Amino acid sequence: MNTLNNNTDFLLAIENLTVSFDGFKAVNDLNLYIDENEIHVIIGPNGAGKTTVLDLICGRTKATDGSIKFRNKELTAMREHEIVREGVGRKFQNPSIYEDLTVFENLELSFPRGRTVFGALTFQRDEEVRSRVREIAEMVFLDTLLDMQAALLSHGQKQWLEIGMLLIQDPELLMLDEPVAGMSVSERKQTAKLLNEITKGRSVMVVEHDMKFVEDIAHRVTVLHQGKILSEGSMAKVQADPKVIDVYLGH
Ligand SMILES: Nc1ncnc2c1ncn2[C@@H]1O[C@H](COP(=O)(O)OP(=O)(O)OP(=O)(O)O)[C@@H](O)[C@H]1O
Repeated sequence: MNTLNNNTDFLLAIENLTVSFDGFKAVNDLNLYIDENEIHVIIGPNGAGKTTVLDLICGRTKATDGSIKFRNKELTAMREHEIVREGVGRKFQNPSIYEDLTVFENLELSFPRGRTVFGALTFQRDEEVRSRVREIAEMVFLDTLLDMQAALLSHGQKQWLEIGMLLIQDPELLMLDEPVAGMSVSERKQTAKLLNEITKGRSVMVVEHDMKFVEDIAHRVTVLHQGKILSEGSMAKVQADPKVIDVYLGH
């Protein structure tokens, strides 16, 4: 097979990726590359295929054709939990936290050691876990709320908690679907700060509609339209691209 780039240079290399739903190609022969330590944002009008790309990477949707290589390992043949184990974390649009547990307990449950059956049985709340929980809680601005029941957090704080629950598993690639939807302006700013902080040592892929936020975080932007790349590059470059302006103005 022809490769367009040398795959090994990238954390994630998507090539010729297609998914067809009853003949409709939601993602159509896509090539997309994610660098180490990169914040890569995917934008595009409704129905462009953004969420479907994340679904394909995390194994929730199976590709009709093409390849997704993560550290040169093919993900399209793997099951969802195997992909998580490879180091790919995914946050969906709605936070899936345990509302009746505290912030501390939510983070503690997500600590990798607690995930296997044997780990869960012998699990001790030792100092290693506690200090990791505190470290992550501080990163996601929840260090003073460790004992609060998650149900009582604001919408933005719930989003941060879920990001924290992913971070504690230390994924090399973190995928976030509309992380600032429904957030206040100050929460949005804090989330931008958080994402800039967590890319030290990992890559982040974000699907987002909020252009101000995209401007604040993106190292590189890919604009999708009808399952294909319309434009790619810095935010300034894609914003000035007449093709992008056309699509957003609905011509
Ligand atoms: N499982 C599925 N079965 C059939 N069609 C699907 C499926 N998943 C997505 N689609 C279709 O694929 C297209 C792309 O959807 P997707 O959710 O990826 O778009 P999006 O760019 O994330 O849009 P939005 O910004 O509205 O979330 C849409 O037309 C959608 O209806």
